[in-house]
Amino acid sequence: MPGTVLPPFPDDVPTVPLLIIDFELVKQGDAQEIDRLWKAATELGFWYLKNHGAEAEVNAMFDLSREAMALPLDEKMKFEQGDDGVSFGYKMKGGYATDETGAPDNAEFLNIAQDDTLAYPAVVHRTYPAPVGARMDSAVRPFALKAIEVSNVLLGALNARLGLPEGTLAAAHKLEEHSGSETRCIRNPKNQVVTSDKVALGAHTDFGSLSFLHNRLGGLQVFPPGVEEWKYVKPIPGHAVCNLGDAMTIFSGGILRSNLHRVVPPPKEQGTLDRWSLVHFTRPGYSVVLKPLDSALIADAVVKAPEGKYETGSTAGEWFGRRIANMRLNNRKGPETWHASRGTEHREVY
Ligand SMILES: O=C(O)CCC(=O)C(=O)O
Ligand SMILES: [Fe+2]
Repeated sequence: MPGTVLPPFPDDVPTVPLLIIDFELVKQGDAQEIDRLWKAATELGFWYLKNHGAEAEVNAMFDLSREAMALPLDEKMKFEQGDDGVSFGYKMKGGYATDETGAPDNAEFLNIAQDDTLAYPAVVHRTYPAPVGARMDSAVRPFALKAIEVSNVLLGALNARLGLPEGTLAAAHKLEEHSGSETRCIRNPKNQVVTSDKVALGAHTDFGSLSFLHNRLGGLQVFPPGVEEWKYVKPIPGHAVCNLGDAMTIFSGGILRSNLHRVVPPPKEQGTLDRWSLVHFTRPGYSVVLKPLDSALIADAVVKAPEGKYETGSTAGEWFGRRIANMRLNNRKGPETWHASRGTEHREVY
């Protein structure tokens, strides 16, 4: 937070060395930087993004987040996301399962739909706690617009490298079509007892296309392929963390990676503070069918994969709704409910 000195991220915990991608260079079409983005997107699906130009908007969102989360729980609960597979709104901590035993999560969310943000004061999906409207012009919309720009530039670069006709990924993410795209404010409460399996947010892959994430404290961990061990992502001031979600893995026939990640209490001294986190998720339009897109490179990857692996038979709206509804502990019947919430992370065939 501005003006707050945070305890340092410890130097004796295992971290994953993400590539640092320069947003401005990608935007200018720098071929070498786009090669590095491609390497990050295909090998791990996670990278740092510098020069994204959204720092002021991110700070304004953290201020909003503090104000909104400080409301009494019963006020926040008036905006709860509900059990129908809709993400938008407030999610109390303990609302989601983190594993097949039904262990509850420890993360409080406020999810603001991109559609509601762009249409405000008109309501597309739902309404939000009062601080969201009060800070719509100063924080919520400016942050979403920056995130949309980042997403357009990065998806545009990946579109070209996948050999797709220009505008193919853009057409799957048209702002005019309603989607599950959203901004998420997160609080993980301080001083959690750290045990080997105590997670704030269970292991998952993201549902959509691109996540633009801002962390001040550690706690995010990824499970890199071939390493098979959880590693922290060390927050770097001014750098976002970007990662790809399931939709991009499916669209690319598995060329692009949507990696497993989770959130645990911040390491060491950092665990004495509440952990605030902010994400913008770009997700395909609700009607977009999740299946491989049409390019020679993708066709080649699909031929090498088990038959039908990337034919989900789902639209993005259905995929998203299924995953959210089945994370909800209110909907839990048994381990099968958690399994039904899974995406590309735990399935051979989707
Ligand atoms: O809080 C974080 O660092 C990550 C959150 C996350 O993975 C998510 O909301 O999908
Ligand atoms: Fe995530």
